[in-house]
Amino acid sequence: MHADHSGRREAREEGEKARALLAKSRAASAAAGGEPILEVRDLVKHYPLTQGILIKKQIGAVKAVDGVSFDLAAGETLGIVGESGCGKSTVAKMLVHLEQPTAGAIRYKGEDITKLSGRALKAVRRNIQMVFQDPYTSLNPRMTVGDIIGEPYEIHPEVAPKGDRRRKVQDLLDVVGLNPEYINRYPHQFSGGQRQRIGIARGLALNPEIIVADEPVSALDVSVQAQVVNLLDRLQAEFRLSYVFIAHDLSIVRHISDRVGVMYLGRIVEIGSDEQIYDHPTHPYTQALLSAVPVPDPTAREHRERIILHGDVPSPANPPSGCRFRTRCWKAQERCELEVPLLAVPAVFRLADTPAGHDSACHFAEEKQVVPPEGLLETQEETQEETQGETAADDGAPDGADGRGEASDGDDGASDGEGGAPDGDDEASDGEGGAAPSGSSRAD
Ligand SMILES: Nc1ncnc2c1ncn2[C@@H]1O[C@H](COP(=O)(O)OP(=O)(O)OP(=O)(O)O)[C@@H](O)[C@H]1O
Repeated sequence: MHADHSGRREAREEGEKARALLAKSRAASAAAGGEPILEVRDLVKHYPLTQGILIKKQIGAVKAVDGVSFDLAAGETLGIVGESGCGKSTVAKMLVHLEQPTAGAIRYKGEDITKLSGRALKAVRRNIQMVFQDPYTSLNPRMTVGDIIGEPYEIHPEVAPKGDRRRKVQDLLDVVGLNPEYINRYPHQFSGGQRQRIGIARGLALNPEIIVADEPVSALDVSVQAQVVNLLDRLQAEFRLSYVFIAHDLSIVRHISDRVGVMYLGRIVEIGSDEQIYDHPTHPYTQALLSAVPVPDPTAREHRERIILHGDVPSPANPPSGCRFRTRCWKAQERCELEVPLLAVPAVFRLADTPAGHDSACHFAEEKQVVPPEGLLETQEETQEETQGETAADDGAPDGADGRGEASDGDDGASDGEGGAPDGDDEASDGEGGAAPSGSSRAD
């Protein structure tokens, strides 16, 4: 019980420390007045739908992503949230060049990387790396951890000459809070949280500037999620990383993001700072998503309005005309059917100095506070933790503040990673390697 309680406290303290560091590095970055590191403009990905066996005829297209634009500042975290199938992973794959866009631009430091090829593309890809969702299937069970993390160096030998690789990989293990002596172990000898640390170490191998994390904690136990999020926070501060953090869990996104974009059927429908989106949402879809976020406090829960959306998400092969959300929206009127709402500050808020004045693609945008403000939620969580710490029986949750606390002998029975794991070079960063971050400091 007490171990669990102090584990949570340590995790929280670690998170606070990382956030303080981060705030410092962001202040420095803001003072430098930098351009966005990444500018995404009107990004489109349509997958053709074909018919016929011998002669394939295109009969339509799945509009997985249909005009997505956003900026990412250096050192910033942009969260992207939305229901399954709304196009989040497709955006992520285009950012790291695992998918070629149908149209649109992805500008990295001003240069459109969708137009690059050969050496120029290879050089840029080093700087934008991906961390995948499922640590159980994204690591090759037949490769040692050292080979998995060091694999990117095969493609970028200039980053780490052969004689240097073992040390670099050990540095990386250390950086993500794993014992460098585990270098010869296999993925099945690690727990889920530790495997995700391995995935993160691999993502860092190239010393990238941007990490695209696609649901990096969704497959993990709740008790381990906070540790991995804290690790990402700390690494961001330490290496001045910028993150695109994709998730369907709004509470996790709030914890880590500076800004949040909400996606629906291939488009961003609302985007703003975490405060704007969570405390002053103006798009009905965001409000509906927020109304479904669990609220721990029963009193707050009673006062929270639940918005139940009717019907299913329409098919991205045949999205509704005008506003794509209109078929499920309680405010929809004729205009919504005829006119595509632009993602911009709604006219009603343009002249007012209000947090509701952020980009929202709704003809009838209006502010609605759906969940209690963050301050209130945090107080509630703390109170709840205090109470649990005093009264609950020890549930034995592996809740140490660092990765080493969690199944440290690497033999915790997380053996299911063996089954069905692909051949390891599946999607994981596409074999792109990179320099190990030089300064090494442990999570603990
Ligand atoms: N290779 C493909 N061919 C055809 N359709 C695809 C392909 N990849 C994705 N899609 C479709 O594109 C849409 C968006 O998929 P995507 O995986 O990007 O959504 P998502 O928001 O990440 O969902 P999830 O959280 O379930 O992964 C879905 O309708 C999906 O079926």
